[in-house]
This record gives sequence, C-alpha cells and structure tokens, in this order.
Amino acid sequence: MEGDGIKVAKLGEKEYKECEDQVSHLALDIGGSLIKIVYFSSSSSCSSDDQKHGILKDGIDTSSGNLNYKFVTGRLHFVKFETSKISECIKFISSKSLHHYGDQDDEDPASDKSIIKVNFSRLDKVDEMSCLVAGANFLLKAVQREAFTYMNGQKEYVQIAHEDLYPYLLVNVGSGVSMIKVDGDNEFERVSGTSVGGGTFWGLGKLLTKCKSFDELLELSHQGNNRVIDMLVGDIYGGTDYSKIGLTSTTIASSFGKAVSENKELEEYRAEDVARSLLRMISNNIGQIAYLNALRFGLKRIFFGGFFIRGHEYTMDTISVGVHFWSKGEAKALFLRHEGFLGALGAFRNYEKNGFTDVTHEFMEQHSSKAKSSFCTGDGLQSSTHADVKDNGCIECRVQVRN
Ligand SMILES: Nc1ncnc2c1ncn2[C@@H]1O[C@H](COP(=O)(O)OP(=O)(O)O)[C@@H](O)[C@H]1O
Ligand SMILES: CC(C)(COP(=O)(O)O)[C@@H](O)C(=O)NCCC(=O)O
Repeated sequence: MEGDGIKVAKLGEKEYKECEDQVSHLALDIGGSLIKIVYFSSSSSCSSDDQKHGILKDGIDTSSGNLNYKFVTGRLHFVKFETSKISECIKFISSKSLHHYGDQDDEDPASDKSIIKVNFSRLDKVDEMSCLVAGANFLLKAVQREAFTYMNGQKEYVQIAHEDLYPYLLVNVGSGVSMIKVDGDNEFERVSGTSVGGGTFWGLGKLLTKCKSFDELLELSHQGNNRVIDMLVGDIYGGTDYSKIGLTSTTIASSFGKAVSENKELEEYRAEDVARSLLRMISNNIGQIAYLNALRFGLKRIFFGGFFIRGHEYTMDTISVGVHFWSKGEAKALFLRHEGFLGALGAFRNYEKNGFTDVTHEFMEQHSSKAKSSFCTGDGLQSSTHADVKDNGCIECRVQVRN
C-alpha cells in the first residue's frame, strides 16, 4: 500500500482487526494508473446507538422482520495501490484474507500464486462506465457530505435531493478523461472524453521535473508560480487587459508560451513552476471541455471524480474557476470525497444484481436519514465532517444480506 496507506493500516490496526475478521464482499477496479479496492467487513461490535435500541446481536440486526434477509453492520473499506505495484496489492489481498470470501473449498494458504489464480478466474467483470455511474449515483444519494464545491479557497458541502439529482455531467479524470451524461440509475451516455488527463499530468510531470511520485509532483506544484512559464494576456498587450473580448491581463494566453522566446534550458526553470504550469494547463483544459459538454446538453451540475483530483485545492480551484468563467456562473463544478473510488464502488454494488446481497437499501437509509456515517482514517474513527478520505479509509454502514 502506498504513502499514507501504510499509516492507515498500522495506526488503524485495532479498528481493522475488529472488523476485518469477516470480509464478505470485495470489488476491484484495475485502472491504467491505480488499483482501487472496496471491501465490506462485518464487525462483531456495534455502535452505542444500536446497542441502546437493542436491535443488534453479534453484528446482525434481527429487526428487519424478513426471515430471508439479515442486516449486518460493518465497514466499507477503501484502499488503493499503484497498478505497477500489483504484487503489493495481491499481498494485501492475501494478508487480509480478502480472497477467501465466499469460498467453499479450502485453499492452500502456503501458495499465494495458486490462490490468486483461482481467485482471478472467479472474478466477474463489469462494465467500467456503468460502474462509474453506479458509484457516483450511490455516493450522491447515500453518503452525506459527499459532494462539495471549491472556489477561492472556500469548500462548501452540497446536499442534493434525490428527485433533483438528474441530469448531470460526470467527468471522471483518471489516466484519461471520460465525460458521461447521467440521466438516472443506469441511464447514461458517454458524451465525450479526452486523452489529456491525469496520466498526462503525471507522465509529463515525471519527465520534466524528475519527481519520483505523484504526490511529490503535486506538492511541488503547490509551491510554484505558473506566470514564470505561461504567457499571459498582459505579456502580449503591454501589461493591459484585452477587455473588449473579456480577457484580463492575468488570463493565461498560452500555457508554457514564455518558454518559446526565453531561450532557456529546462534546467533553468524551477521544477515548482513547471509543475504548476502543467497542473494549471491540464485542469483548465478539463474544466473547459467539461463546461462545453455541459452546455451542449444544458446541464447545470458537473461532478468531477477520478484520482487526478486528489482533493487538491489548486486543481479544484482551477477547474471551478474555469467552469464558472466560461459558463458565466450558470454551471457549477462539484467534487466528491470518494472521487477515486467510483468504479470500484459501482462494481461493489453489482453484487445486488447477482442476488448475493442488497447492499444499497439499508446503507442509504442509514446515511441519509439517520446521518450516522463515520469514517475511519489513520487517526482512528472520526466524524464524517472532518474526515478526509482522499486515500484509504472506511465508512461504517449496515448491509442487507440474504440468509
Ligand atoms: N499515487 C498515485 N500514483 C499515480 N497516480 C496518481 C496517484 N495519485 C493520484 N494519481 C493520479 O490519478 C490518476 C489515476 O486516476 P484513477 O482514477 O485511479 O484512474 P485509472 O483508473 O486510470 O487508474 C493518475 O493518472 C494520476 O494523475
Ligand atoms: C479509456 C478510458 C475510459 C479508461 O479509463 P481510465 O483508466 O483512464 O480511468 C479513459 O482513459 C478515457 O476515456 N480516455 C479518453 C479517450 C478519448 O475519449 O479520447
């Protein structure tokens, strides 16, 4: 597990142990850059609220009244790995016994290879776009304080009524970018995309700055100044605005444009400034294409997902300002706390279709009406208000499972 992930696993060990003993459902999203895992583990403990109401016995809620189903309390875990480090991911799956869920036969624990092989041959493949949409719809309906706007340093959570959710544009910024018009549950159309996405930022950034990790590149961009390399409107018009066509002097006229005339070598630019210009160029471009597609279909809300966003303030700010500027304030850019896990969550929900379990219904009610969601991170269990689920974490929930 990379970066903070290790911290989460170690610091949260006590929490994890409690709920990891019974992993029952697992979904994997193997992307071009990252592997995302969502899994459910039932816990034998129960929240004080549930104890008060006396409805839980050994983590099983017997109050549903339907003998075919039981409610199981537990946690939905979110974990990610770099795709190039798939062996770490396999080790993690093995170490947590995630691969044993639903097993009928005993497998030889000494042979990781055969376990994984057996497992992968049992994997159900599900369509990526429908998983992205299912994951986004699920989060937007089920999890409180999931969507938020971010502009000029201000983060504001937005709660959207179920009946007011559709239509919207979902922009998933992974290695590449997919733009999907969502009209309802499983009603969607991929309307556009661009190959200039997260992979482009990380790939070009790696070549230009010699950064060794995505986080390092992001951190570097934080300290940079894009005006050193970008050609601004003011650079062209003697420091003044071009107000006749609505351009201020500080608007970027040409990303990386200054490098043309300055005759400097790459080494003469600060890596921080290069990273900043690159992030700005890609975020602006995505924001602009997203807005044009929203305009095409008259959509007012644009949700941005994918791990490129990474909850990074400057990225979100750039996208938001772009959408606001181009739409003259008509359209809104919204971000998701579980941005990178849409596909994996959607795949997880696919269990329903196979008749194994109904994860959604009770989970949704729990989150939306009782507002009992809580997130565990490296710091242990936290209230959902303060938790940041950028990397790995988990949500407490109840699922309805067939007996
Ligand atoms: N630790 C990381 N390693 C690599 N890329 C990362 C990392 N964190 C964020 N990213 C960004 O996220 C992108 C991948 O996003 P993701 O939604 O997982 O897409 P994919 O499904 O294509 O892997 C990368 O191209 C990169 O821009
Ligand atoms: C091919 C993909 C759907 C794969 O998804 P990803 O792993 O990038 O999240 C995506 O990279 C994409 O939509 N690329 C843009 C292709 C295009 O429309 O030009």
